[in-house]
Amino acid sequence: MKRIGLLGCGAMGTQIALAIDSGQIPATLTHVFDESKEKSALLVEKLTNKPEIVENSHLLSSNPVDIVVEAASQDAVMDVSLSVLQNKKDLMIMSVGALLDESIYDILSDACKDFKKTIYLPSGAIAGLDGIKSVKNELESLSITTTKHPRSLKGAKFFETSDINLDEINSSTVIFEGTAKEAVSLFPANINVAALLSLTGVGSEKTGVKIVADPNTEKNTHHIVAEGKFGKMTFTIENYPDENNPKTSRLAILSAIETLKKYCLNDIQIGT
Ligand SMILES: NC(=O)C1=CN([C@@H]2O[C@H](COP(=O)(O)OP(=O)(O)OC[C@H]3O[C@@H](n4cnc5c(N)ncnc54)[C@H](O)[C@@H]3O)[C@@H](O)[C@H]2O)C=CC1
Ligand SMILES: O=C([O-])CC(=O)C(=O)O
Repeated sequence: MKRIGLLGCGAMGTQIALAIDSGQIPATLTHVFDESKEKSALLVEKLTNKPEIVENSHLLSSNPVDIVVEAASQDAVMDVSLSVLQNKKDLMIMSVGALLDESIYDILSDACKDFKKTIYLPSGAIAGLDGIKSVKNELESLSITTTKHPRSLKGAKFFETSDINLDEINSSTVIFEGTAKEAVSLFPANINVAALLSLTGVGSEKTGVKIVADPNTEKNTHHIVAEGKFGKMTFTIENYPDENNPKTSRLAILSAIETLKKYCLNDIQIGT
């Protein structure tokens, strides 16, 4: 049975932990960490098989786990990823935006090879990455338009320097248009999907991102358009947000659970 260390005990981390506890993911959750002691204690309280709460994030991978699962923040990814690989553990990352920093991406990619370990990036809140991966060398344009309710965009760094007041938006409004690289640093908890898309396709400077605040939607919708010599692909994913964190879509959590199931099982694997 694989042993899992969990970094981040929020909306996603809690659902992942419950999926392990119920046997849906055939693994043991042995260690957890959250910078909020309250969050980690609350999570452990919900579990039948209680993991140990470690004192800092680096202690997850110095313990005998097979994989560390990050469901915390881009800062957490920057802080622990290299040491997880150096401790010869696999890593699953949900705050994928951190990898758009090229020096971090290169260091981690080299470390995977040096320490013979793997970093898993689930498809998260989008679909279609299998197709985009296959046409990667023929892509001429790639873009994503993300539409969320204003409450799901609150707290983003973007608003520190923008005149836009989310509380005053009363119809569907484009609040950001730029590259994936700009988007993930301005909306770190909202647009990790753009990072995934650009890492799969044409890179973060050439992947276009539009973010729309729509007070009349209850969904987190991602509309992806990819065009090139191969033809055209469009994907629209209309996600319901998680009930505990409106920024995060239910699909992102299910995708994390499915990726971990695949990691833990020796079985027939479907899809690219
Ligand atoms: N790849 C994808 O498609 C998606 C990725 N995400 C990302 O996944 C991550 C988890 O999402 P949620 O659980 O919904 O967020 P959340 O905000 O509900 O939970 C995050 C937890 O991590 C903890 N945390 C944050 N920084 C930390 C650090 N440096 N060290 C230790 N703990 C830390 C927080 O205290 C919080 O309890 C977020 O970064 C989110 O942006 C979310 C949705 C889709
Ligand atoms: O869950 C979503 O719809 C997308 C999201 O928050 C992210 O990519 O960071």
